[in-house]
Amino acid sequence: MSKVQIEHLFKRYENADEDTLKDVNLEINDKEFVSIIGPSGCGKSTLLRCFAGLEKITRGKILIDGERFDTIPPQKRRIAMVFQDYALYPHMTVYNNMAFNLKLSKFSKEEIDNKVKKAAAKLGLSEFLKRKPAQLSGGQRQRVALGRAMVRDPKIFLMDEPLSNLDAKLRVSTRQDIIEMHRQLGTVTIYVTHDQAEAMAMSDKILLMRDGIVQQYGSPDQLYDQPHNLFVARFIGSPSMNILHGTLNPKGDFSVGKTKFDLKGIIAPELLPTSSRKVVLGFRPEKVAQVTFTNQVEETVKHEKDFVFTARKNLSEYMGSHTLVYLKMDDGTNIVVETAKKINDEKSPRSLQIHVHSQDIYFFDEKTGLNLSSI
Ligand SMILES: Nc1ncnc2c1ncn2[C@@H]1O[C@H](COP(=O)(O)OP(=O)(O)OP(=O)(O)O)[C@@H](O)[C@H]1O
Repeated sequence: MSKVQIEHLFKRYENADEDTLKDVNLEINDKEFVSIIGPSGCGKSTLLRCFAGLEKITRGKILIDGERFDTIPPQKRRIAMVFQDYALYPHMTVYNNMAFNLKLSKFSKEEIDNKVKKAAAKLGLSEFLKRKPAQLSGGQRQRVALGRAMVRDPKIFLMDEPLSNLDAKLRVSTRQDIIEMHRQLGTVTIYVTHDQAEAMAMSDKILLMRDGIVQQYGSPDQLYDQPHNLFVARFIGSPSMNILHGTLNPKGDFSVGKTKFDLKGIIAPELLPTSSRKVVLGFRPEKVAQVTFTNQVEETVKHEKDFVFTARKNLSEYMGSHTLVYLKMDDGTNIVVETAKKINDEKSPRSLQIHVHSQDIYFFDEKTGLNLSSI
């Protein structure tokens, strides 16, 4: 069992003017895989390093199964870390790299042999045990680093961008190795990445941070479907959520520049303001219900609760399974939509009508960025 709790954690580096981590609270259940994501400099590695004991926390607590963890010396924390640069010993064979910490911990030769061979078999490394790291590919080296972490039978795995030195194809296959390893071992894993798609694919839960402040902590579904604020909404998903800045009045008219949209029936009545208010309307490029050329009106099936608008096409990118269409609205707002249709950039008309179902529309307060549905 390993239940992790982080309570009101603050971290300020020496000589820094402000805290790098500001009141981080987090609960990780046994066997969970949690990713920490956020823009560069938001404090992802700092949080992981605090956990490992490589950095001292300034205030707050880390508990494991209810017991203080942050006061335990780093070498006694029973954690295993995997880094981006593998950190393998270049002069040692794969076998010795994996066996090194076990030797230090005075395991018997037989036990070491058993553990190393078992981990190597799990990670498909059995045939490489006599090689040195330089004789391996990047993906294989990272698997050795995973194996070295695995044999220690840690309570918790900490991984800091372990895939970022690998090319796109290897990233996907090594990602699967990590998921498989987590499935087999069921060890709590805290995984730092700047790649939201990676976090979405791998995690039970995602912690999204910005400037040292937790923006949202929840399952990938929760962050994607019910973002707490505009930052979360735009960070999760690729391409990013489209946004329209406008003014919403109590009758449900939403004005974007000179264009007025009637949102009655689209916006939930409880979200209508008592006086005009600036809001941001958002919808995801892949959640567009219909894309039609404006001269093909017969194709258009308007659902009563659709948000419908027309925009000029700038460019389309055919991706095989779908087309990404880049558009500009009258007020200059840039929009991108995804459609299963194949759109020929040259020959198709320049004006498109876009339909989005009301359930796929989000509203955020312009000032605070908060999702109006979750306030
Ligand atoms: N030893 C240190 N002393 C002072 N400030 C530091 C130290 N290490 C990191 N910082 C600062 O703390 C902030 C968070 O850094 P951190 O490395 O945790 O961010 P990150 O989210 O992991 O970034 P990246 O995605 O670029 O790796 C940054 O502003 C960084 O400059």
